[in-house]
Amino acid sequence: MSRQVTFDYSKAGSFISEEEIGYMKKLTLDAKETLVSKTGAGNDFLGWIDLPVDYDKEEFARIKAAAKKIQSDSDVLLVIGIGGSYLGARAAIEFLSHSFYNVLDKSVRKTPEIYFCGNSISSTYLKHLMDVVGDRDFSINMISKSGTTTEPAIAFRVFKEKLEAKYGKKGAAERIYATTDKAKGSLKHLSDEEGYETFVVPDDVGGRFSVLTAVGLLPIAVSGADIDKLMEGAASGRKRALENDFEENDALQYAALRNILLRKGKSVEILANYEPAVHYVSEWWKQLFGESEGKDNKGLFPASVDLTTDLHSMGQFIQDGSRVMFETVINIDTPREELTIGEEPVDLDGLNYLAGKTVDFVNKSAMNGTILAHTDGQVPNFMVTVPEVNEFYLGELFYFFEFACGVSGYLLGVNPFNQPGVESYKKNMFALLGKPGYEAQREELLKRL
Ligand SMILES: O=P(O)(O)OC[C@H]1O[C@](O)(CO)[C@@H](O)[C@@H]1O
Repeated sequence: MSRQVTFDYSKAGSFISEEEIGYMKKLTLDAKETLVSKTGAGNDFLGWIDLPVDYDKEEFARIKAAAKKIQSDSDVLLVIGIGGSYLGARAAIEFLSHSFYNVLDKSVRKTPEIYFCGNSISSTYLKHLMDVVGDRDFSINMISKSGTTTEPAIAFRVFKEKLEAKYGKKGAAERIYATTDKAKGSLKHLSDEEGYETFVVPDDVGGRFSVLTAVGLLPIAVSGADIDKLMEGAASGRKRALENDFEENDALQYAALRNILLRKGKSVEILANYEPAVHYVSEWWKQLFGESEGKDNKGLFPASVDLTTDLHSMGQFIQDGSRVMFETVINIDTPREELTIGEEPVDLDGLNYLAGKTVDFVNKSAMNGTILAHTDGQVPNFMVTVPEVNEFYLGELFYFFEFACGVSGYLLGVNPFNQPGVESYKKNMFALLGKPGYEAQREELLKRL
């Protein structure tokens, strides 16, 4: 069999019986049917299912052309967005690029530095980012499906002003790329007014499922990654998720097994990685599952750790604290780079027993030892193996998690495609800011502060 992203639950065997999997299999196949027949809750947000094989080819070509232009006329690209309009692009760029992408010499990197903003409301962060941009050439990719989200809107105002001061209104307009709804929202209206090039977040694709639309693809392409290969990988993941029987269907098995553990009291899933480049894939995954499943007082709490780093902090809790969690390890089978440990004539640091071994051999030994220790500590372990770091396997990985998430949400009995809970903080913030229309809530909240 060719190499592919795989799911393995053999280390969770003592926590889950084959009989239980058999019971859950039927429910999982029903949930899959609800998803693919588009008969479940949230069925107007299922455009992501076919995206890898059914996307706007004309827009795809425009994305590549825009990426080329940004590469040729900008030292820096600012990617403005939050949540689903941020995390997919960052996950992909950090996963696929050099670990120190932004500080590599331009003659080596050959693509613009890429910075993300509009994902917090920190004046310090924005001011410091301005310092980094300096008076260099830059472009902006403003991403917001609704076009009204406060965090990115503020960052956009700040950097649009800087861009217009540098290039004039017309010159700035040629450096602003807006990814938003095809027709509505203030970002779309502003773009039409000012003549920005626009890209579309399809109506039927929610933010957290949008990495394979222009939302993710434009910044990813600017970084120099191959977006054709990313889509090919996603298409391979889609084929496997849609066509394989349960026994060979990794996405369905993952959905089924995490729900078995949830029903047995494991209410936290920790996504663990042993490569720093995977950190933002975990952040993307947390939004995917957190917003999709955490509702109606239900859901697994999605957490993440970077290992072995966090073994020296959170490792204690995972090994020995309250027994509420299971762990899913993302294992990068072949690392991008390899280093062999040298031998020293005098073994003062006591490391000569590792001489001739690779650093990845040590990393994998740490991983395998940790899995056994955690399993012994009553933390069931799943493993998702990514054969190597490239666009194709990342596409497969994205699709694997997205499909599993849709199925898992239906297994849980929630609408995986809405996020009503996100509105609460916004209402309070708008009231406290004095936004017109929120006067009554403002009075109430001020009394409570
Ligand atoms: O793309 P938008 O509309 O700015 O939304 C960004 C993010 O904000 C949320 O709507 C939550 O506030 C997320 O679901 C979404 O990914």
